[in-house]
Amino acid sequence: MDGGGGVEAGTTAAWMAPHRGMYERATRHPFTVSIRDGTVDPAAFRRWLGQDYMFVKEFVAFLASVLLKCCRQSDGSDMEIILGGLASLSDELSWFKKEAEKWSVNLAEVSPLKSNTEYCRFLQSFSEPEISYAVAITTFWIIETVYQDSFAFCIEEGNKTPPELLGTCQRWGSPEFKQYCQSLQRIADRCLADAPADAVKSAEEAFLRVLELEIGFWDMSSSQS
Ligand SMILES: Cc1ncc(CN)c(N)n1
Repeated sequence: MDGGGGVEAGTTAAWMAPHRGMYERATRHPFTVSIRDGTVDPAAFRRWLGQDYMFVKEFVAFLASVLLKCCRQSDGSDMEIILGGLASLSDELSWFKKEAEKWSVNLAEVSPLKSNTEYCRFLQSFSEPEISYAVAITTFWIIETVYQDSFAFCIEEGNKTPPELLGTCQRWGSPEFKQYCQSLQRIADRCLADAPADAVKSAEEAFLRVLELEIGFWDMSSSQS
């Protein structure tokens, strides 16, 4: 998965071989590929924008739960990275509001569609103290990585991404965001290396569930399913 070689092979990289198909369905989805091709339906982009704004609001609470587990269950050296991620969501919410204005999306009128509600419910389940930090940080890593990989593809060589969408793609497709995802991956791999087998199994299940939910989220954006 890591073309730049920034992360040593660990548990998360080992999952890529058996789950490559699902990973590609999530990161090369027709919706994001249509952004790269310049054929994206503006109505679908507007739908994604409104739905993702709602998702990110729920993601703040999810990240707060990851941070809490980090404080309780790790030695504290990961705290700054997670705290940085949480702080940057404030910026992200402002970005969504500005972008919504640009695309004439009235965020006050958006209500969550089925796939978004399902994803948000999954995020909410992490407030359970029984879910370990290893599972939560792995989940956090793959959620961010799907966006990083999807949007980086939209700005890679040969793209025909419309200029008005480049800002969106750069938000998650930038080298800085990739480095951030790699930091999360290193933390996840370190936690998984120390975790009991049942926690590693749960983390892999959560990884797959995220891929499924991300595919559902892109499908929903494309076709309002
Ligand atoms: C659905 C979804 N997945 C991931 C991200 C990246 N934080 C997002 N904004 N939205």
